[in-house]
Amino acid sequence: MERQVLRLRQAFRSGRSRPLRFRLQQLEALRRMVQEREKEILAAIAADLSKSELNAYSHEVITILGEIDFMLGNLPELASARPAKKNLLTMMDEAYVQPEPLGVVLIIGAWNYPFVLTMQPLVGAIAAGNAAIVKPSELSENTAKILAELLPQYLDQDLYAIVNGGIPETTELLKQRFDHILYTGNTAVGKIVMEAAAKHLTPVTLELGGKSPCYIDRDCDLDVACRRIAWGKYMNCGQTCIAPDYILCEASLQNQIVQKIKETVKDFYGENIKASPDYERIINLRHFKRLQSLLKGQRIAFGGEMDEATRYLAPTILTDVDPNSKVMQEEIFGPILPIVSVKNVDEAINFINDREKPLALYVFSRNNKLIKRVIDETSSGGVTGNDVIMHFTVNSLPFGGVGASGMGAYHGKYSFDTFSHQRPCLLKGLKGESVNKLRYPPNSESKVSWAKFFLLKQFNKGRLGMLLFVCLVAVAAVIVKDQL
Ligand SMILES: NC(=O)c1ccc[n+]([C@@H]2O[C@H](COP(=O)([O-])OP(=O)(O)OC[C@H]3O[C@@H](n4cnc5c(N)ncnc54)[C@H](O)[C@@H]3O)[C@@H](O)[C@H]2O)c1
Ligand SMILES: CC(C)=CCC/C(C)=C/CC/C(C)=C/C=O
Repeated sequence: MERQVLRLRQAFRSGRSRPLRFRLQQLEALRRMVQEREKEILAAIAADLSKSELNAYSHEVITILGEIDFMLGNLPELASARPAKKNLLTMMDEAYVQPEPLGVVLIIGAWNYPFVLTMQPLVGAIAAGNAAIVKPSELSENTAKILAELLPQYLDQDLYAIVNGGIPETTELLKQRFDHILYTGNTAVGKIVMEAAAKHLTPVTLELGGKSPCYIDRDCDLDVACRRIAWGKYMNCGQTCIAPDYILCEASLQNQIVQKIKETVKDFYGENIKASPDYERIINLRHFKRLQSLLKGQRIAFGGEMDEATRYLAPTILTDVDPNSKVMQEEIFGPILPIVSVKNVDEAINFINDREKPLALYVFSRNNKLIKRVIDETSSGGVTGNDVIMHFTVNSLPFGGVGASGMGAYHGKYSFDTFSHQRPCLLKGLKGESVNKLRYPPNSESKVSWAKFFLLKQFNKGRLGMLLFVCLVAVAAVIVKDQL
């Protein structure tokens, strides 16, 4: 492991990953990999998640192709230096912010969207000019294997590597020094990652989980709300980090919601859900049993059927759920949708604020003011009003958590920024010592008052203001020169 990281560091130190042309060429190669080897990639994702290849394409491949296209189109602008505003003392100088790569970064992915959660950060790492090690989840072993086979065929092998394995391998990897770690997965392991990173003062982006609430207002189109919620909740068999975890609504809405989601499930998956190519399975027996245990003592208003042999768990709705019950204590990460009743929006807001900050928050209402109020009075990684999941698809929005749901963000420009250092650069000439004297010792009352003038004065940015400003600076420079 140590030698592998060293090899990447040496390649990074050679400067090969920095030129814009190289980054664009690697991103194009990655796009070629996705296009030319699409069948193998889809088969691997499908095998890992009991998913149809069509769904594997729309859930995962589209996102990566979109992200690569965004970077190819925007990289020249993202990577270029941005001029910075100057103060009076530096107005004759050059000030700019130059994004620079961080070095060797580590990307640790989770199993539930195994292609997106490794390749989307990698696109950002390459775009920003870094070397990168990708560690896919061992639970999605087919995707991990195909990535290890394909990436070296398309990308520069000295700069980008895949490490496969489980906890021992990841633990060993985390002992190495990286310049950034982006980890996706559960909160407990997030703490392990952060602790290991702290030993090297390595900054981290933690993409964690949590219970994402979904408030349905009385003034709402319930048909539309229930269809959208059912889509986001049961997609990938509920194993989506930003799936609506539970519904909050007034008690009087509960039965209608159950009825409408039931009808939607029939429309989506047919009478025999088990036979639908669009309904996935639980990843492993441990998670299956965990989900089974969450149903104990609950009122199952819909679904609840399960088959341990195939890890099938039907789309399920629980009603009149006690907020203190187990299903409301942990992220569900499965196709179980509890409904908790609240008296009104105030109670819903308090309910959300009494708990850890979620990764996503959803509000359904015809009343935009109510939606804005919920946004203003709560906190979450991201929000979608009148839909679920969709904020993930907008690559001009940062994607990430807050508080217990994570730190930092990525996607599009935010990925580039996450894997870059924004380096402030000030280039001065060697002239102008007469004005510079005011900052050199010995200090005096007069120097302090000139420093105040140069550094604290605010000027109108209009043309006239600018002209006056330039004259003032010239006069000031002459006076200072005479007085010092
Ligand atoms: N915020 C997001 O974008 C996002 C996306 C997907 C999943 N998630 C969250 O991830 C969770 C599900 O993922 P998971 O944690 O089951 O995935 P997982 O089991 O695949 O683990 C994630 C990664 O952590 C590594 N890992 C596991 N145990 C480790 C240990 N002890 N030390 C070091 N590394 C270790 C694994 O090898 C894997 O690569 C859910 O909470 C979900 O909400 C978040
Ligand atoms: C709009 C369509 C067709 C797909 C959305 C893709 C999707 C479900 C992405 C979720 C990825 C993600 C961050 C999952 C977290 O677990």
